[in-house]
Amino acid sequence: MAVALEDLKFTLQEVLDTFKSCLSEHKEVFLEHYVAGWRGLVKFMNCLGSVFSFISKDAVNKIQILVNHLNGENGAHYVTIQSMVKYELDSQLVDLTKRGSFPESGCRTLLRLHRALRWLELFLERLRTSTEDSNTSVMCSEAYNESLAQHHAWIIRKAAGTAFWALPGRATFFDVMNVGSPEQVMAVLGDTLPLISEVYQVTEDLYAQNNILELP
Ligand SMILES: CCCCCCCCCCCCC/C=C/[C@@H](O)[C@H](COP(=O)(O)O)NC(=O)CCCCCCCCCCCCCCC
Repeated sequence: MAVALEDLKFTLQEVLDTFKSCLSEHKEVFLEHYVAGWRGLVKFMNCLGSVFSFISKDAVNKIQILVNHLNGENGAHYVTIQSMVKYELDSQLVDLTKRGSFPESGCRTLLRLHRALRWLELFLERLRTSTEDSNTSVMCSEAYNESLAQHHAWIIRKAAGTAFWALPGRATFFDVMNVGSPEQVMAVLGDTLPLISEVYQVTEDLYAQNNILELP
């Protein structure tokens, strides 16, 4: 069966739209859309080349854990991140201080993606304000060092740092985003960033209130 090219093609607009539908009017985050947003980002990363596959494998693995919760018998508790956190904490389904019985809790799994979302926010902000001769590898590693790196062991930081040097330049990056001219990319980034930041902040506040920002 022929696979339609459109299905494989990433577009930044699509990611924008999923992050837009993430937040309910009461500022709850729908897990289904959050996960869909991540799927789109992984699709983008896969277009950049196989050096990134160790990163996308980990992201896919975490996305799958969350999807399994969503589709599982307790799926109703996983509709929003808020209901997930309440359910898992109330039912003591989360390892709070050291890894043990619940290596696949929704709370710890989502926390890893949440931290990566901060990297994305910082990276996209750099891209948005970049100029033609800006270096994507530098922007990417600066964003990484300010965020995710603080949660990663030395060996992961080393591997990530090496992968960043294989990033394509700004022009190719914009092409892969598939939204049109550089000016249009900048405009879409300008629209996307506040949405990603809001989803990030709502999640960050929820995790802070529940004291689960350092889950093992
Ligand atoms: C575009 C270039 C992509 C650069 C991606 C930057 C993030 C670098 C992350 C390196 C992670 C290495 C893989 C291993 C990670 C895990 O050790 C670690 C901890 O998990 P554990 O507690 O279960 O052990 N996992 C994590 O921190 C989660 C990492 C998830 C990374 C997802 C990155 C997706 C990036 C999507 C790029 C999209 C760019 C979009 C531009 C429009």
